[in-house]
Amino acid sequence: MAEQPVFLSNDVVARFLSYDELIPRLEEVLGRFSRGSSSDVVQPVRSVIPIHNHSGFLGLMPAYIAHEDTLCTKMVAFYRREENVNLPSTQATVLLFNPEYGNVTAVMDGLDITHKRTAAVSAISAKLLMPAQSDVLCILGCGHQAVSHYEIFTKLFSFKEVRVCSRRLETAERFAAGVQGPVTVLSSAKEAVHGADIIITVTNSSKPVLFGEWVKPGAHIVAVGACRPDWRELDDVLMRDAVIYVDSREGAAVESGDIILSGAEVFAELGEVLNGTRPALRNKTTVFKSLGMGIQDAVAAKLVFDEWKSSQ
Ligand SMILES: NC(=O)C1=CN([C@@H]2O[C@H](COP(=O)(O)OP(=O)(O)OC[C@H]3O[C@@H](n4cnc5c(N)ncnc54)[C@H](O)[C@@H]3O)[C@@H](O)[C@H]2O)C=CC1
Ligand SMILES: O=C(O)C1=NCCCC1
Repeated sequence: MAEQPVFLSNDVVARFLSYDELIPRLEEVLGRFSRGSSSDVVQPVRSVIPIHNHSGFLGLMPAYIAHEDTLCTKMVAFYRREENVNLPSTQATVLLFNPEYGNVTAVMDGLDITHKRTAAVSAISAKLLMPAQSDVLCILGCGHQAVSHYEIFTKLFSFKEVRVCSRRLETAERFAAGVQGPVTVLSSAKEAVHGADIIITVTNSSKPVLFGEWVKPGAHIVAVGACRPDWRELDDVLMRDAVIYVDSREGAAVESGDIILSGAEVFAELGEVLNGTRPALRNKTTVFKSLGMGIQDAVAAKLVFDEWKSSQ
């Protein structure tokens, strides 16, 4: 009879999930995904059901990675919260299976995985696409993803200035007080992005928060929010003028309002750049439109489980 699944709380997951180990695994799996062999990496586009009564949605994100025999699914609920509502915007659970028998080996809280793997993929895009001389980082939105993005971007790169701006000034000030390191808080998004070399949008907005006319030519934009087909973070001018990279073309065509509604063409997947089959056009204005993928959760969950198991 199969063993009972282990439950790993968010604290335990966080203890065993390090960016140093996560980043190379994400690079590898993104490259494999973009080689397009469905016998190696299987990942359908996320199934999403809206939770109309509560301004949220539930996403189901299964994935199978054959070469490392990882079978996993994440279930993630996201809610568009007002900042003064003291409820979490994201809840996530990851199930890791024994692929041979189909039983669940681990049930993990998926919050830390979601925060870290998203920020890590954004950092991979920056490594590939940000201008060679990048002095100013700007983060628009000061929620949970902003924290993990701040953490990894300031760990991997050295900026002369990090600016933040959120819908409410108090949120940005709270963010600045909570992170380890210097931050300039601005009350206007236009001022915050002025002259920035990298701009990360991590908002829950359904309307553009970043406009092409504000953006310094050659900047790299990492667009993490707007993960529904009718949500936007970036305006048409930016989407038209920039070179667009995505995590998954298939996912972007179904889920990204910025791509679908602007009619912008996708130039490449991040995995194609990692594989060397499409170029990294660092000298142009580039957008990495991130939506999140089940394979990213799967490699993170496998890493956590293996580390946890060897600690027992
Ligand atoms: N691409 C991916 O893999 C993932 C994307 N997401 C998306 O990332 C976004 C952020 O997620 P969380 O940080 O967890 O959400 P959150 O609810 O913790 O934070 C959202 C932040 O956006 C700010 N905001 C809203 N409108 C704004 C505006 N017009 N200008 C500036 N700031 C504004 C809010 O004030 C808040 O600080 C969400 O859209 C979420 O769906 C989340 C997980 C993974
Ligand atoms: O990939 C994820 O995880 C998510 N993406 C979009 C918003 C909810 C979580």
